[in-house]
Amino acid sequence: MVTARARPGPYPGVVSVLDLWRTLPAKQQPSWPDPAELRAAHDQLAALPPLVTAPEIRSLTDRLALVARGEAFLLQGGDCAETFVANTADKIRDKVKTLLQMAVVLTYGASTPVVKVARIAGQYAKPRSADIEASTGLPSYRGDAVNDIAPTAAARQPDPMRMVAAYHQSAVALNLVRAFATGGFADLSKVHEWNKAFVRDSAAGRRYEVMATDIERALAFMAACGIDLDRTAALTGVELFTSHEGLLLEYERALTRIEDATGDPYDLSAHMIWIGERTRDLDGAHVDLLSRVGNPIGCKIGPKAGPDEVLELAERLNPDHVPGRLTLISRMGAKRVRDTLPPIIEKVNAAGPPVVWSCDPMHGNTRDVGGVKTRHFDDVLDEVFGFFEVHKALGTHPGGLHIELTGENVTECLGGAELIGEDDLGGRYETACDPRLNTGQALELAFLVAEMLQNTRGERGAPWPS
Ligand SMILES: O=C[C@H](O)[C@H](O)COP(=O)(O)O
Ligand SMILES: C=C(OP(=O)(O)O)C(=O)O
Ligand SMILES: [Mn+2]
Repeated sequence: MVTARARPGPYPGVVSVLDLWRTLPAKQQPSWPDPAELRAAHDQLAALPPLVTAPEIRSLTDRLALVARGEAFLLQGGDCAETFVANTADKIRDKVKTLLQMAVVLTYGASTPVVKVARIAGQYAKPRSADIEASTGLPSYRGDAVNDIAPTAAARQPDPMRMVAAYHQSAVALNLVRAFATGGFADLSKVHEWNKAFVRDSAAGRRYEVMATDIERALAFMAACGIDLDRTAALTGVELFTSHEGLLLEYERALTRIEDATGDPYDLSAHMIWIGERTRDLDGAHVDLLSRVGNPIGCKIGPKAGPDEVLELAERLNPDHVPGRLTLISRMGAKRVRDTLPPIIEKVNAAGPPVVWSCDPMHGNTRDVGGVKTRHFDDVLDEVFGFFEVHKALGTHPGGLHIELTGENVTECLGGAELIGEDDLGGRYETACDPRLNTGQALELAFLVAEMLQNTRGERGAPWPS
């Protein structure tokens, strides 16, 4: 069966509407040197098995529908840019661990389920501000799926076979993530033990002793009621979904498959795909391709986006008004979020499809310190709090957070309880693109948001500050 979304249309040279994007302007695509090589990479990818399945994708849509209705919270996070060299067991484990620890704290703070979506197993392509890197005069690094970060002309040459390598790297990462999610690693009691260790052993954690003790009491209460924490399915193992920016159109197209059972197309490279701030043009190739797949789609919204444009985008990406289908991820910057976000929310909520409102407090708060990209923890926190304030004032649901983080003690973002200063940035600055919160900063953020939600709930008796 072929549905309307996948049915071939009357476009010259285009066999399927899934290829209509090929006739549209596509921003941020690499200058692939040889079309035949690109075609070969596409064809190899198209013949490989999918990384995820359509039923899993529909489960995520269902979970996000709960978020859209105000009954759950979304936590999305991971590296700015995954790299092949950092795709190791330890680093994957520590990233997943950090995300799960944050999720437990937020679940407690928000008293609602937290839908967990990792930027993992596919986050290998980067849009860039400049084609040429100012410091070297070389073509910019565009992610390991495109070129190599080493500062030589040969390394920076785009190679389409790197997309095939990225697929294989994603497959091995996903294999481990799935094992962690279901194999006993992620039991609630274990995650809580990690949080207790963070609170006990780090200066950053000590502030949160009260909340950690409250969570401990809640778990003890559950155990006293006869709930076996180590045997209850909902508490042993987690649902962890994957996501990445759908930037490289050939890659996303090659992994888009028609599901036999429904005849619907799904991009099976990840559960959730998002469109970046630089590629969300209404009539551009990215919006076209991703509007046709059945996955939950995210779309970044920066400070230049106006309410009318966002409404149109929301309609284009969720024409059937399916709850959970669209997540709008605002990344306004701490200074602007309180002014720019309200008119957008008002417009979309009044006339548009249901959306999950999520906050990316990273990309609007990047600054340059002596040629090093960084972000200050206080700005990140301020944008998150601004986002919650805006939703509280409008009576809408602050649905989620989208964070660039790592499970390691890197020194890429300033501030936090460890007071990382400008002089510390050289210590462990390891990101391939944007600065990430380290584990301590990420957990602190979760505890601070949870505290804020608890205080608000105490005052108002409602789960959300709305
Ligand atoms: O991750 C987001 C973008 O790819 C990144 O912020 C771009 O960075 P640049 O401005 O250094 O190119
Ligand atoms: C590229 C990114 O963000 P944005 O599109 O919001 O700049 C990102 O999330 O890494
Ligand atoms: Mn980034």
